[in-house]
Amino acid sequence: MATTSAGASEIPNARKAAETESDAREIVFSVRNLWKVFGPKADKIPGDSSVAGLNAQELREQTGCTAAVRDVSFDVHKGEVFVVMGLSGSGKSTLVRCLTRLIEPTSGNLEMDGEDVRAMDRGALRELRRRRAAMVFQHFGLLPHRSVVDNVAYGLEIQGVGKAERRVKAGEMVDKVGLAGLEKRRPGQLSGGQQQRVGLARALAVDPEVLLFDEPFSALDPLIRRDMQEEVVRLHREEGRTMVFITHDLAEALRVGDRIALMRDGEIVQLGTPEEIVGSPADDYVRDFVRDVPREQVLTVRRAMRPVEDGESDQGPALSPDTLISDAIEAVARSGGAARVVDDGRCLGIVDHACLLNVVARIDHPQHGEVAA
Ligand SMILES: Nc1ncnc2c1ncn2[C@@H]1O[C@H](COP(=O)(O)OP(=O)(O)OP(=O)(O)O)[C@@H](O)[C@H]1O
Repeated sequence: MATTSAGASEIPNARKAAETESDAREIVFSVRNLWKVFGPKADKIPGDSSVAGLNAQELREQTGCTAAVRDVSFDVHKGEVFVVMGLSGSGKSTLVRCLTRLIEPTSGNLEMDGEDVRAMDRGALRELRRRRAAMVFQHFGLLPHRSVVDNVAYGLEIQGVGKAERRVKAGEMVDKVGLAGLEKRRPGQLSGGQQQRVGLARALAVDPEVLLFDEPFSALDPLIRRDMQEEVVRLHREEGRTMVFITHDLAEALRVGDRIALMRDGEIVQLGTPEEIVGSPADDYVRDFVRDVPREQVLTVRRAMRPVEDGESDQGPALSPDTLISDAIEAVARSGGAARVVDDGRCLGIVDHACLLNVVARIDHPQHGEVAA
């Protein structure tokens, strides 16, 4: 059974990125039918219909191979936080490492900004990893004998940026991640969270188009972890930088993700916004995964509202369609009556005590929720 670490009351205001909105955005990474197979004659597996459909265990028994990534297709849109989530061994790290060919894909198409990543030569790949899609690892990879500011400047040094310029830039990044005053310390004199901030500042200093995070905060204690998640969300809001973020922690995925790809045995079992994953799980596996999530903190009134009846469209408090159920509960409780869901001056639906309770109690009435907007 899937276990998750989504704790009650752990999830603050959910993201409001609507799928339709992100679909219209520019595509940074485009991944189609990507496979990564480990084992003997790995390249034969994707095209062999007699084995490609086997489950993980059968494939291992019959061929000695592991399909860490199995026929995966998705786009990462410019400016989104794209989370890759799944239990240990589901293929998250392999998938994200394939994006910059730190692991060579076995087959499939892979483009960044329309460029074929699989066709890139060594020089282009180096450029890709250094400047275009920088990775922030769980183990920060800091240089122990260098100061904080010199660690942050390191990526710029590799790029051949002059000393004066890199000091200025590194200083700015140290401030940005909240480490001002600690510039001269060495990594050993910092807490785990502070070290992770140095790693983050180092990745930001090279100003990459995309930041790739591989379980960056899993070694941190919960409070510092929470701080770092907020830091990522803040940086993202301020800069709109595209981020791909691996985690096995559902609460973390819901907190930082605009969209989440949920992986199982190398496949993406569902790709959607936090609200879609929690509100419309694709199968029993996903349903089980999200079972303990406090729905009122992720779902919005879009899902709870019912059609407007005569005389209701101009009464009661007005809520935007992105209002979280938890906030709507407060509004309805305070007003004592139903609230209107209003977008652009138009009343889309009504939320009353009954529809809000239905969401919390996981009762799906077809007449409630998903009123055509
Ligand atoms: N070099 C390798 N050789 C053989 N099998 C591998 C190799 N690397 C990964 N695997 C297998 O591929 C599958 C996916 O591994 P991967 O590390 O991508 O999962 P993950 O979801 O990132 O796991 P975790 O959360 O534990 O890091 C696992 O079954 C793993 O054992």
